[in-house]
Amino acid sequence: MIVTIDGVAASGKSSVSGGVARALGVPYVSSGLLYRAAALLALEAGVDLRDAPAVLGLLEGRGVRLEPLAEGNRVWLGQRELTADLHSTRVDKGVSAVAALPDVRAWVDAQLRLLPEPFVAEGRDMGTNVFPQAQAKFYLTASPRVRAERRAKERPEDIPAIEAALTRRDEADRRQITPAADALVIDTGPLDLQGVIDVILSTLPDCRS
Ligand SMILES: Nc1ncnc2c1ncn2[C@@H]1O[C@H](COP(=O)(O)OP(=O)(O)OP(=O)(O)O)[C@@H](O)[C@H]1O
Ligand SMILES: Nc1ccn([C@H]2C[C@H](O)[C@@H](COP(=O)(O)O)O2)c(=O)n1
Repeated sequence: MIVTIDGVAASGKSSVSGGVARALGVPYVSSGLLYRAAALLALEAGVDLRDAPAVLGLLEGRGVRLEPLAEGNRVWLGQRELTADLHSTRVDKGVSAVAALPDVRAWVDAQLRLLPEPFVAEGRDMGTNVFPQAQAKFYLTASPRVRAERRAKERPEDIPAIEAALTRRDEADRRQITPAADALVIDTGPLDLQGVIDVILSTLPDCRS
């Protein structure tokens, strides 16, 4: 069983996926972390974020691995854990550039398709491109202001700066942020986190393990 939860930046994909996955008793898969790892490695190596062969070389040559767990995803570079470094402002700024590289997308997709079912997969194109065969698909939205207000509780920047950065990232990611035709689109603006999780779980009675 695969459930996909796609959506725009900071719409609640990982928090919601974690809640849904815990309720179902399965892991969740945070695909954006692999793009973030690609951006981090390129930034650390001083590689141009648009240089596909160089970025791909960093990913393939150095053993980047996603560990999907019900309680949270971890990313490893050999024995080094990258997870804590993946949500910095500089990675936020650079990640769309590496995510636009077709070779990097193909590498990420291949890693994801190797994962054993069942799981909840979250990202931008889980329901459209990576797992079109998923049993249930969801797409989360919220206005840039609502998303910025939520993010401001966990970042040092002020709300207008976060809102501007989110709007820029929506624009940069626009090719990947089309909901699957068979996805249920949920505006999370009026809902709290548990409210979104409950909407999803209420449509999944047959998928509970
Ligand atoms: N419905 C909600 N109500 C209130 N806060 C929420 C809701 N959904 C998510 N949040 C909060 O919004 C913030 C962003 O959520 P989260 O990190 O899950 O989003 P995301 O879509 O995975 O982000 P990114 O695209 O940057 O990876 C978190 O602080 C989370 O707790
Ligand atoms: N399936 C995916 C997942 C992520 N991306 C890109 C777009 C985002 O800017 C970046 C980071 O993702 P996030 O942590 O915000 O979910 O990765 C993508 O193109 N496709």
